[in-house]
Amino acid sequence: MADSHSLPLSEKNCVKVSTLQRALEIVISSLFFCLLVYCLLSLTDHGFPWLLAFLCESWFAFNWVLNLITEWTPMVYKTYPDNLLQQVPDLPALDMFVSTADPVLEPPIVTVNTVLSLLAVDYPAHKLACYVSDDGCSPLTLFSLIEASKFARIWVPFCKKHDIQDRAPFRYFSAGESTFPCDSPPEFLLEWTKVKDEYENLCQKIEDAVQHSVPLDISGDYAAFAHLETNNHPTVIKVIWENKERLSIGLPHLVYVAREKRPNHPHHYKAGAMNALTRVSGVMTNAPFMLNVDCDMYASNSKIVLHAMCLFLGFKHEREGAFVQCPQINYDYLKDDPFGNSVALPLKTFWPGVAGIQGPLYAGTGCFHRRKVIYGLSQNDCTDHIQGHLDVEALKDQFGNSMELVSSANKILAEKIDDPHDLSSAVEEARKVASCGYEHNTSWGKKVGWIYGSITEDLLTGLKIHARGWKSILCMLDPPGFVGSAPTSMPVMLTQRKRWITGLLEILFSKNSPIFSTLNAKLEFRMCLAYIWILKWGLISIPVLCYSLLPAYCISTNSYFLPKVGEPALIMFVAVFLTKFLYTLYFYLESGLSITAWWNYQRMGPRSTILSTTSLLFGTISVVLKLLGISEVVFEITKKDQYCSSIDDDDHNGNAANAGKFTFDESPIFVPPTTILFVNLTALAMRLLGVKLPSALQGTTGLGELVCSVWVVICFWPFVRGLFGKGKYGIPLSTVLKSGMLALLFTLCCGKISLPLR
Ligand SMILES: O=c1ccn([C@@H]2O[C@H](COP(=O)(O)OP(=O)(O)O[C@H]3O[C@H](CO)[C@@H](O)[C@H](O)[C@H]3O)[C@@H](O)[C@H]2O)c(=O)[nH]1
Ligand SMILES: [Mn+2]
Repeated sequence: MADSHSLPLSEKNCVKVSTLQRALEIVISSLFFCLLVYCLLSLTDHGFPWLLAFLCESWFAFNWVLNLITEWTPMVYKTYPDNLLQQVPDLPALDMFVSTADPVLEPPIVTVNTVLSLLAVDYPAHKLACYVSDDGCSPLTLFSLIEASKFARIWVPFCKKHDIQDRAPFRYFSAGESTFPCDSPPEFLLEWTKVKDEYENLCQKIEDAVQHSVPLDISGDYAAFAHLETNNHPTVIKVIWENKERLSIGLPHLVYVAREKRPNHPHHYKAGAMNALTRVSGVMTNAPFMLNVDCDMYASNSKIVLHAMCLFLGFKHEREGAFVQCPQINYDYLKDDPFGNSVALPLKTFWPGVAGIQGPLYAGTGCFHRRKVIYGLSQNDCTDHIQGHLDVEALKDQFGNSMELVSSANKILAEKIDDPHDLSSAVEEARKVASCGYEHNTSWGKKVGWIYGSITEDLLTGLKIHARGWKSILCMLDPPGFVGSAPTSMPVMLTQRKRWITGLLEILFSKNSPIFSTLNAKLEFRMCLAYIWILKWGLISIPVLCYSLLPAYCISTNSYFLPKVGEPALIMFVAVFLTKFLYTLYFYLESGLSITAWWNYQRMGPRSTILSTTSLLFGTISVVLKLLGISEVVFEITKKDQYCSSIDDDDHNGNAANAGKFTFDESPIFVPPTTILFVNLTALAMRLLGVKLPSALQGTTGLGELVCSVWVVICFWPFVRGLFGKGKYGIPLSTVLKSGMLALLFTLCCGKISLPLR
């Protein structure tokens, strides 16, 4: 028999890329190159629209090249949890963080399911602690968690006994009896029914509390919440459950934390919440590893922690893994993914791609961290610290003036395991480190913890870790480690993307830009390009906006931006367009997805016309406003759908006809696409009716421009339907009027200024 100590915990392997994929990539790259050279050489023979088209194509080509560089050498990891269990009898401790911020936008039952799934993972319970950060400081959330911890006492043993895979009860019970093992004894059904009833009971209690039919008794557990405002309150910390006997088969600790908030004290949104939890857990359990998930992202692989530990412990050099990131995956896709939320493509290309460079980006959720890396350790400091050259005064400057926290950080940096504390006796100190003034004059948010300065704190924090020379590790499992919910309505989804774009551009145009990290620090050059590729995402809105107005402009003014039919150069334009389509189609079909899903991705995906002229454009504008000092950026929380095994959401499971239909609201975000649609419809109508603007030149618009204009209308088809839709399915009248005015203005301007053709 092989010596068990020689068996690997994990392996890193190259992914073989198919010849067809490589061939397509080479063809597209060559086409782009020829096209740009051709446009450049003939610039002087053509007019302004030609120049504009050339600039747009250059941006698309730049984007394409960065994309290829990012995805050129894909890698994946393989893990062996059984070997871990054999070789590491004393597994490392893990602190698990869940963040929630608003009991209305993030229904407590959602958070409860996430917490239950974490409490039930296959890992020794005395090595786990779960901390919930509640930025909403809501008694409802605390109440729900207290009730959930009671239910956990039957749920966790049930899951472990029957080796249930999906440990978020809503998910498990919604699958119904189909998940029963075929040889399940009759007792199982009885037990199942009992647990299900208990879960429904829990849902009901939470629902009643939400509906206020059960007034929360503002004494005892809830006294702290009396007369309290969400944005002006002291710290509230409750140890909901303590695994006092440290039983490996018991329940992990569960702690509720609402950090102190005061007006005029910036709280830094989620980054601030994570830093407060890092300190609170530091004085309570001080585990060397931390996991953080959003409130709607539950563990869907019961062995996820074991897999993550295989990745942390499985490599010879620690620098191989500052953090272990599971890709963001959603569970609630609508059929054929009408909003292009799909992660099918990134899972095949992006995630393995970055894993082959310096490692995956930190995506904010589903991520395991080494605490010492979060504490600011660089690769080269490692040895110093281990040799014990730690200066308590220097640590106080960085970590603040809680001696308990400083000594716990000292242990982490020196790699000493902290002895278990009695949680209740640590509450006082925890309250102190969660106060809003604690970070004043310390390194929190700058060098230590989650980094402040962008509302996509995740990407920034990961970037700073990579810049210190660390690598990170991708954890892609089947079933996935964690799954979360995707926005299921248009306005919510557009706002979320807008916020991402704003946050990403904030990083690109700041001193934290990856360019400086490559020049002055240890960010690898290709990794820098990969970061730039992501961070500049929003800027594509400008060429897309130009490109969707250009055909209409050309038609109205009788100018052109494409070669004429019959000119061989036109073939290049058409070929770039078509091969890029084929390229994504190839991935979709290879992943077994439908053509409709692919089309939806074209229409709504990350660089699609609709997304570019809405979220991406507004995100870019809000960053410009911020840079000019005109307005501040705020974190608008994404609304999560309510779920419960017994309550079915209409747009989700029931009324399929309306699922995925585009909905609109009064938001200005719908104005640009509606305007573009009107502009193109007007241009096409004028051409059909033979109406000419006074400035029109002599017959130069070709078939190409007309086809492009029709194409733009097809891309915006959901808006055409929105013009005739009723209620939330229709574009509001005010938006239609505003867009109509803007379109009129644009067309009139085309009539006045037709830019020189030569
Ligand atoms: O002041 C705040 C605001 C938000 N959150 C939490 O942050 C998480 C993410 O918020 P959500 O509205 O769901 O944003 P998403 O766009 O869905 O989140 C993605 O993008 C964020 C960065 O923009 C990352 O932080 C997330 O991990 C990532 O999933 C949620 O758990 C919130 O409760 C807070 O704790 N405090
Ligand atoms: Mn979210």
